[in-house]
Amino acid sequence: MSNPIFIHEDQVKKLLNWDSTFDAVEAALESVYNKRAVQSPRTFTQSTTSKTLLLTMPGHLDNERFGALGCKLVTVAPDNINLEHPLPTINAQILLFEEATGILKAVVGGTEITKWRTAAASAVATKHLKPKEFQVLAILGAGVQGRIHAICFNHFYDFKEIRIWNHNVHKAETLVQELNQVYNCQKFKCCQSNEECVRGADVVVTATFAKSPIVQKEWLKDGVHINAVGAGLVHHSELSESIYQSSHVYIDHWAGAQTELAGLGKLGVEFKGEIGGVITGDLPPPPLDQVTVFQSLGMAAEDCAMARLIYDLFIQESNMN
Ligand SMILES: NC(=O)C1=CN([C@@H]2O[C@H](COP(=O)(O)OP(=O)(O)OC[C@H]3O[C@@H](n4cnc5c(N)ncnc54)[C@H](O)[C@@H]3O)[C@@H](O)[C@H]2O)C=CC1
Ligand SMILES: O=C([O-])C1=[NH+]CCC1
Repeated sequence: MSNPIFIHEDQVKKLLNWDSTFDAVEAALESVYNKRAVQSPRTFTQSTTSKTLLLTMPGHLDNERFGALGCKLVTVAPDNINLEHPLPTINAQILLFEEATGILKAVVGGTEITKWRTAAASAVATKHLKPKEFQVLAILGAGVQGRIHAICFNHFYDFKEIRIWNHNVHKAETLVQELNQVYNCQKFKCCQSNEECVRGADVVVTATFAKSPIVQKEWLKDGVHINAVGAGLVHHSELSESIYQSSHVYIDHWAGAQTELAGLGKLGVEFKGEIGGVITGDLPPPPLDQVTVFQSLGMAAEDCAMARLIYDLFIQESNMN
């Protein structure tokens, strides 16, 4: 019996690319809708001696290119950014198993994968819910997810302006400076307020730990698309209730939404469906002038698909050397 392979974060980083990530995440969302993926409900274990939360996310995906049986272990420790030497707040590993024998075949660093697949899920949802050209992107939150969403959406779209706001403005300023330098442009702009950031934007991304709404309905342009990615145990705290009540809201998976978004159900919010249904064409895309929300929870199927992608690329590269 061979030992499992360890694919460390720095190796994962080198193997990741946007186009394959998009394909893997799109396949995962579609497979969940088509019932070609199994995702047992994720568990949440709260440490009693710290704010750290441990999630276990088991999943299986039946797909020729991205199929896998795996389990992501991911911790959320929001105070990590306040350490003298800050650490990422979200850290993960993905266990990948041989499907026939159940033997552990690899442990794949999951922190970069979580970053990339989450931004790619927003890009996939945006493409399918609003298939049109955009001018202005607003990103609320300049942390790990805010940064990777800026990079991902800059890769897939030709935004004229990408605005970034953070409740600690200095963080947004630093990120804007970095991105303008990397891409040798001036399209990344720092906003002093969340309202300034959102007004007039065509696409909005929220990626914070905000416990109360940071986006209000009256700031939204007609037809705006919102990717609501962040918040803590309550996933839907970043947008005001009236946004959810008046928009076309889509989710990544029903099973997760029924438990983790039960609070929205109590507000009378009816989900239009899973993004996978729009991808397959079973659900029509919403009218372009309506406000749409992709409420992202994150899925084990996405992590499995990504771990398989990275595993295959790693083996391919090892065989070449
Ligand atoms: N839907 C999904 O699949 C995933 C969701 N997430 C969620 O995305 C969010 C961001 O994660 P990361 O970027 O990795 O974390 P991070 O710690 O790197 O960034 C969080 C940002 O939120 C800001 N923030 C903190 N408290 C705030 C508040 N009360 N109001 C406004 N802003 C506040 C911080 O200044 C920071 O810039 C988290 O809520 C996390 O749980 C993360 C990974 C996957
Ligand atoms: O899907 C995921 O990995 C996560 N969702 C919220 C925190 C981590």
